[in-house]
Amino acid sequence: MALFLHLRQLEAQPVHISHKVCETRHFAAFKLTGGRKPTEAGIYLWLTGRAAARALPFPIRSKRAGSRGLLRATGAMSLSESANLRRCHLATWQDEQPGGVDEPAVNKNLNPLVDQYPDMSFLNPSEMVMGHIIQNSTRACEHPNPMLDSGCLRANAARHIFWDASQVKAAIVTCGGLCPGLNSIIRGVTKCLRNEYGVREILGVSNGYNGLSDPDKNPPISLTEELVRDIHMKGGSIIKAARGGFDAPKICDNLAKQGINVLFLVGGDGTQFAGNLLFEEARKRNLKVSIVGIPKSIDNDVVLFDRTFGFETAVDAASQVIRNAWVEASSCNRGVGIVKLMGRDSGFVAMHAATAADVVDLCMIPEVTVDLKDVLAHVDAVLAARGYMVIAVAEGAGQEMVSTGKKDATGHTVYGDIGVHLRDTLNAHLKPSGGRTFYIDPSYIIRSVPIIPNDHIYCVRLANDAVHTAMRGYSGVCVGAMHNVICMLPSKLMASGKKKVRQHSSSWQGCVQICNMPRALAGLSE
Ligand SMILES: Nc1ncnc2c1ncn2[C@@H]1O[C@H](COP(=O)(O)OP(=O)(O)O)[C@@H](O)[C@H]1O
Ligand SMILES: O=P(O)(O)OC[C@H]1O[C@](O)(COP(=O)(O)O)[C@@H](O)[C@@H]1O
Repeated sequence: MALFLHLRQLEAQPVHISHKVCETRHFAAFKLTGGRKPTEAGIYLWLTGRAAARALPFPIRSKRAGSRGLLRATGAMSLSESANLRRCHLATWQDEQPGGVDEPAVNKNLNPLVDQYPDMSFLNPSEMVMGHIIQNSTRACEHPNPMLDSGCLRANAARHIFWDASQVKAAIVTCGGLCPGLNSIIRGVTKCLRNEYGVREILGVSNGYNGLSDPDKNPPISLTEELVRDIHMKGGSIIKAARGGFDAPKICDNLAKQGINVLFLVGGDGTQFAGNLLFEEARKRNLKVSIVGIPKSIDNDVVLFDRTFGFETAVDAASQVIRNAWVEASSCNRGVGIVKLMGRDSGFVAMHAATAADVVDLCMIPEVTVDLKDVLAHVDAVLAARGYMVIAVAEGAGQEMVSTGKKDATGHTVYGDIGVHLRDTLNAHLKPSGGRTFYIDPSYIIRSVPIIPNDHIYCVRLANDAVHTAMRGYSGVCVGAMHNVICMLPSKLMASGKKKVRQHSSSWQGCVQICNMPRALAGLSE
């Protein structure tokens, strides 16, 4: 933020920040041209800390630095990606300069909520939530996200908004696989748009991106208050969730044709990656559409935000199934209950469900590589001590044991079935001593359950704040909780990877302790 202020001061003078020369975790260098004095032009360097100076690839000088102009170091921080929102607001999106948005200067419409609830407190449109809140962290070197260093903008209702609500035509689409809570999001977005902002035209786009690229083949439905009234009581998506069909130019043509100027994209990192491409296409055409993503992943593998909606429900359902497996295993001599859970690349569901059920002896996740002989040794040890045990395994775990070497039509690796492999291997291993497994694969059951009440609250918060964010004029952003405060982040950050369980997180270490897993299966030395 300090850098931002510094640059803004310079901007007030006839100095032009032509471009960012380079940026690392420790410093950012900007090229400045013009200036009142000849010495004001040149390359300016901002450091994030004094210690960082030691890491610089060239010496810092406080005076003229040869033909490159003035090289100057200050103690200020560079503005990180999280707060670079100028290009994500419809009033300033053609402006390439980094920085935040001066909302009071560009949002001129009074929020209709002001009339409806005059006593409500509206946020100061520059309220930020800091990305990192732990000081002196033992795991500071693991922070995956220096991009949050400048903080994240809160995504709540503001007194002044960009859009005139009477001119808004909105649409919502659900992409990817199912996840509990999709209907709560559809309902929340519809209700907030209708009841708080008075928006009358709200479309539910059917079949994911297919419905946006080809609305004739996949006609949208009109989302009325009556239609959405009770939909949070059931799982699934009333507008259908689907993969495929993404075509940014076609979608922009159709948005323009249908007059849709506010669009909500509900989907995982793939959906938000595509959403960012759509935002760039709209930006290129100057087609004013607020595109706001609401990240969805039953695996909870969306980066940066605290958690995804539906994840808590999935953990709740998965831990019930684990307890069923415990009933079977503990009612049988030398019984081993195995539950395979969703989690292709990230083991959050397995880790949290194992911790919540609190009857699991081995939790296997994709992030931790294990050796089959260590698994068998642990099974033998637990059975010898207690006579039964329970294993929770994420679908993406132990792939080195079951690798298929195949790719699907979209180039994704086809995973081997680790659950069936464990079942068959353990049955063969236990047969001579009279033991057996009880294998349960509840994947689609878990994905299709209705949302639990506490998770529904999260959906409603996300839906409301997605609407407020869109009405404030932002586009190419996603909303999600950061330290339990709903914020917005540029969508391209969501597409920067998948969130994984960190072996040295207190959550995984806690799970290892609760399951009493031996060192060889805990992955803590990795
Ligand atoms: N790299 C990409 N380029 C273009 N479209 C994509 C890309 N990744 C995903 N999409 C679109 O988003 C849809 C949902 O993405 P997918 O990865 O299947 O699920 P999720 O959003 O849950 O990660 C895809 O079916 C596709 O239409
Ligand atoms: O059977 P489908 O629909 O292809 O989906 C299965 C995959 O979707 C996932 O549930 C991921 O979904 P999310 O995008 O919600 O994280 C994986 O765990 C699973 O492998």
